[in-house]
Amino acid sequence: MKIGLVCPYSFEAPGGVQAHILDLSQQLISKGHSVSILAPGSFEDAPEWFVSVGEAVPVRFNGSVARLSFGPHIGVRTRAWLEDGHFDVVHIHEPGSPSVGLHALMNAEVPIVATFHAALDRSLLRKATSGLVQPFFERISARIAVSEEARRTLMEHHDVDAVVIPNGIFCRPFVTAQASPQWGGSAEAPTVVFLGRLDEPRKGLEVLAGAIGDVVDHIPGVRFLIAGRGEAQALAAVRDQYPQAIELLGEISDAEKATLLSSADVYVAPHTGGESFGIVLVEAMAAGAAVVASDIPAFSAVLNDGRLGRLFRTADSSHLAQVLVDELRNPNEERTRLAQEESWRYDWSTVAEQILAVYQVATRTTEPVETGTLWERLSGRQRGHL
Ligand SMILES: Nc1nc2c(ncn2[C@@H]2O[C@H](COP(=O)(O)OP(=O)(O)O[C@H]3O[C@H](CO)[C@@H](O)[C@H](O)[C@@H]3O)[C@@H](O)[C@H]2O)c(=O)[nH]1
Repeated sequence: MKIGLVCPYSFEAPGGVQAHILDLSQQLISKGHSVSILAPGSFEDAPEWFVSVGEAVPVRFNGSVARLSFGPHIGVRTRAWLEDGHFDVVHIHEPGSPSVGLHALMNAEVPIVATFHAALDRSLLRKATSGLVQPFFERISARIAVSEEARRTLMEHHDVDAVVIPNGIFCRPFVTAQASPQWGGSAEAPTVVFLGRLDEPRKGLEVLAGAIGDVVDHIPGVRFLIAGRGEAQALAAVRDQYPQAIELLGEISDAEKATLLSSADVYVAPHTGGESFGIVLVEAMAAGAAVVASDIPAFSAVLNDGRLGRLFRTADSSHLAQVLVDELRNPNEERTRLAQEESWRYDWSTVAEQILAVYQVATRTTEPVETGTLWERLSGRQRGHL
């Protein structure tokens, strides 16, 4: 099958959606399909099937900064990519974002599959989705949501349903990674890992900062290994107080990530909301780390309501400290083993097959959409003006 994947977010600032698309492309190619990715930005070691649509501009959105591309020149390049690609199916991620995906949605003349990643509240979504975007959703042949949270968002705000297919990971590198002495812990000096963008409030570093003192009081040798991009401003005060307990690792490579997670006694996810799935939790599960996470809906779902990891009350630092101390003192090895076993459900070998099944349905059942008519009917303008 010839598959065009469209990513709205720039690859200059990697994130969950970009990683999902890149991994999916690799898995599809390994199964003999032909794939091209169209996205803003560029990155070192980009594969030859990656096509940059041009520069992106940063836009503050959902507690994060999304780097998007939109405008007439992006429309021209998107149409050229669609024409050159001769795709059987075009798979657009977050088609409602004012970026390259919207251009693809308006212009593709082949069946369109869309994946919805976002878990948003009503007001944010209202801001994000102009009246212009909604009618183009009619052009989508099949919809995928990455979690029940993403599906709920789609149903509540766009009144359409989707099949849930989760984010994928390649489990093997995590399962087989060896713990390193540098990051490994012991009963007296266990290690707790945080991984994520440090300066993004919804990743919850501040909640973790509020728990560290209590945990150190109970387990003086504990080490918090903090990995990720950005300034760890939220940790400044607590680092002054407990310098021996906190190590900042900065951005780490994928191989280091697998080693770090497999070395950790606990992976902590103190996120405060806005997460649609929680891919990092699955990575930690696969690596064999015990997971302690806030009880936001997406994380409760991945952890099967606490059967695969421990949950604490979202944004409650003292409850987090309590749960962390309990987990570090009484590790539940059976639960961690079960979580590692369950992580295979999210392996790309399974997830990509589910996505391919959707492509097959979309390509068999879709009536070709007459191009341009919807746009022209709605706006009275000719295609090509966006
Ligand atoms: N190597 C490395 N990887 C990192 C680093 N920081 C984050 N990552 C990886 O980046 C990916 C994205 O993780 P997040 O930063 O937590 O997610 P996000 O971009 O906010 O992603 C959103 O979309 C995902 C896909 O639908 C969702 O799973 C996630 O919950 C969230 O809604 C994960 O694979 C994570 O391990 C780092 O310093 N180094």
